[in-house]
Order: sequence, then C-alpha cells, then structure tokens
Amino acid sequence: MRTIDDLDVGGRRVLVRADLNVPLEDGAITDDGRIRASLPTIEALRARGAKVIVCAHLGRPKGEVKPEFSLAPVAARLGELLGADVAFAADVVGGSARAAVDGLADGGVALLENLRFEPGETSKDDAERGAFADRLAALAEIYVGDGFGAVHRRHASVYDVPKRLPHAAGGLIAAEVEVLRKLTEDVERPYAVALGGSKVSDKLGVIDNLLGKADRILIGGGMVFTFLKAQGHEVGQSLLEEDQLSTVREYLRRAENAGVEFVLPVDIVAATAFSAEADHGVVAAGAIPSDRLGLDIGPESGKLFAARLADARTVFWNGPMGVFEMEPYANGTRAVAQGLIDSGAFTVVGGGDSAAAVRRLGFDEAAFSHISTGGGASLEYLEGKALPGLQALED
Ligand SMILES: Nc1ncnc2c1ncn2[C@@H]1O[C@H](COP(=O)(O)OP(=O)(O)O)[C@@H](O)[C@H]1O
Ligand SMILES: O=C(OP(=O)(O)O)[C@H](O)COP(=O)(O)O
Repeated sequence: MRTIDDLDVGGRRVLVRADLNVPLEDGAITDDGRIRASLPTIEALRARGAKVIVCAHLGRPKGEVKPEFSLAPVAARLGELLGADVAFAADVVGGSARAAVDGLADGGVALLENLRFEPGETSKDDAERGAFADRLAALAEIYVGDGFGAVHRRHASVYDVPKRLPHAAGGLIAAEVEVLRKLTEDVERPYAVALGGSKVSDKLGVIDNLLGKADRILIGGGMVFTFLKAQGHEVGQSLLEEDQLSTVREYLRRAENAGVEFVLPVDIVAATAFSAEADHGVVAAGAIPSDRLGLDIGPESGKLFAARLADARTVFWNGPMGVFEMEPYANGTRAVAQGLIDSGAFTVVGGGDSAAAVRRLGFDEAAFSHISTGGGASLEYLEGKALPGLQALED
C-alpha cells in the first residue's frame, strides 16, 4: 500500500475518509478517541500544504438526513483538537460541500456532513453507489483512506472513490494493519477471543472462522442471548437474533468437535427496562424472567471470564460485556478489561465502543498491547478476509 509520503499533496485537494463514528449522549461527544486517532494524518497533510477535505459517517441513518446523526459536533471537536478552523459543510456533495471546498486555503480543513445521509454511500447497487462515488470524488484530486473502523464496508467512500482518484493509506490504517497482522500469523497460545456488544448479527458471522483459529471464545454483551436461547433457555426481553439460532447451535456443535471452548455467562444482570434507574438484579443465566432484559453479565460470570483469560497468551476483545454506559451494567466490562490486563498476554481491544469503555471505566490504555479503532473491521481482518477498504488502497 502506498502511504501519504508517496504523494505530492501540496496545494492539492485531498479527500480523507476517516472513521469519526464517536459515541454521543444528548448531542455531546462522550469519547473522542476516534477523532484523536485521525489527527496525525490530517496534521501531516496540512503541514504539507494540502487542502484537506475530511469525510466520515456517524451511526446508521440509512440514507436519510437525520439531525441527531449530524457530524456538526464532531467538526467542532476536530477544530478544537487541531487548534484550527474546520469548515463544516451542511451536506455531503451539494452546494455547501462545494463552497466549503472552494473556500479552502492550503493547509485548511473542511468536514463534510455524514456520508450516510446519502443513500448512495451504503447502497448495494453498484450503479447507485458508483454515481454517488463520482460526485464525492469530484470534490478532490487525491484520496487518502484512513477510516480503519470502516474498511470492512463496501461503501462508496471506502471502496469506490479510491478507484477514481490517485490514493494512499493514511497513518492510522497503516498502524492498525501492522499490529493486527501479528494476530493472523503465529499467535502464542492459548489464544482467547472475547466477543460482546450489540452488533450481534454482524459479529456472529465471524465466529465461523474463529472456530478454526481461537482456543477459547468468550461470549458476553448482546451476543449472549442468542446463545442462551440456542441452548434452550428463555431470554425474556433481551436482544435476540431469532434467525441465527440454528447457526449458533451449529457453532456450539462444531466447537465441541474441534476442541474449542465456548465460555458463556453463568449469571446475568437483568432489568425491567433499558435504563440505569430500572429495577435490576442478578439472575441465573438460564432463568431470565420473561419481563426482564439482560444488560450485563453477572459477577460470577465476570470471575469466570477473568479466570479463562488468566492463562491466555494472546487475547482479542471486541464488544462491551454489558451496557457499560450505565453504571449498574458496567461491571462485566470492568471484569473483562481487568482480566485482559492481569493475564499479561498480548492483548488487543478493538471497536469504537470497546475502546471508549476502557477509557470511560478509567483503565490505563497503556496496560493493553493495542487498542484498535475498529471492532468489526479488526474481526474481519483477523478472519483473513479481503477487506474492501484495504483492497481498494492496494490496487
Ligand atoms: N446486553 C446488552 N444489551 C444491549 N446492548 C448491549 C448489551 N451489552 C452491550 N451492549 C451495547 O453494545 C454497544 C457496543 O456494541 P458494538 O458497537 O458491537 O461494540 P464496538 O463498537 O466495540 O465494536 C454498547 O453501546 C453497549 O451498551
Ligand atoms: O463503529 C464502527 O464499528 P465497530 O462498532 O465495529 O467498532 C465503525 O464506525 C463502522 O460502523 P458500522 O458498523 O455502522 O458500519
């Protein structure tokens, strides 16, 4: 992959695809890790006199303009961190974007509105995606891919635009790939993978491939309930992927045959509503009341997970063990984060929310071997899959 050092960017319009998908609460950014991780590439381009046009997504607005998914707060924070004005375009490829780009001086920075406000960005139809990619590419002369967290998406800004412009990988993508490559080569064993979070259907698929690579797979977060249900337990109102039950049963069977250990929670913190104030308590994993939903793994599970991490030599963790944003449901995530640290293994934490959880819960980032900005992206990388956003940069 070419890097930005291979490009002549002075005075040129450079489109940087970043991952600025940060957590927000009531319109305020609660963790700016992904913005900070994007700074070195933007700063390097500015220092070389490029006109920097940053584009990114926020959440999943599904091709519609939804004000709660505006990147405006991100533009403000990016400006603060850069110590420079960031021109914020109120659209992605319309008049506002064009005006913001035309107004850029050498070394200036503009941020376009949320890419996913445009249906073409995420379209599965090549022609629709391509038409949007044409418009986005027309804003710039050079493309820099630096949104590691989105490289597994075959989206216009990730996959199609680099086919239309001279391109290179930014520093973040280069750094992420360098660390994650180690986990696809000779890993020190036992190799444990801990999975949680809420993007259950996205991430259940990666287990297929992990069964041939990991020695232990620990399941927490919103993933748990599809497993518990597959084992015949009731899960009440918890997050559930009904159509994945047979797949999960198959995983459990294959794991047994392959000698891979699945570690499932033995207890669950179940609440009457998705709220910090809701009535909640610890129940056995097999006895979630029908009117409750599981929002964290329980204390015995936290101990069990830490014990199954203790002798691991390599650990990859993606996805919080519970709804850590609410204190009553943060202990499972705490226990697993501490378990990684205490193991002394080579530890990689991946994912926007997982990385945010580590920081929010007060852990020292330096206590982990690597904190990746991508969850789904790093999991798919570890599967050995060709990722559209990396493929496009290699071509
Ligand atoms: N039991 C659960 N029910 C619902 N949501 C959960 C549960 N456990 C964790 N979550 C949520 O999962 C979200 C993070 O999931 P995900 O995006 O998959 O992780 P990452 O960004 O680290 O890849 C968090 O916002 C957290 O509140
Ligand atoms: O947050 C992200 O991924 P992650 O939760 O797997 O770390 C990326 O910004 C990709 O977002 P998407 O999963 O909505 O495509």
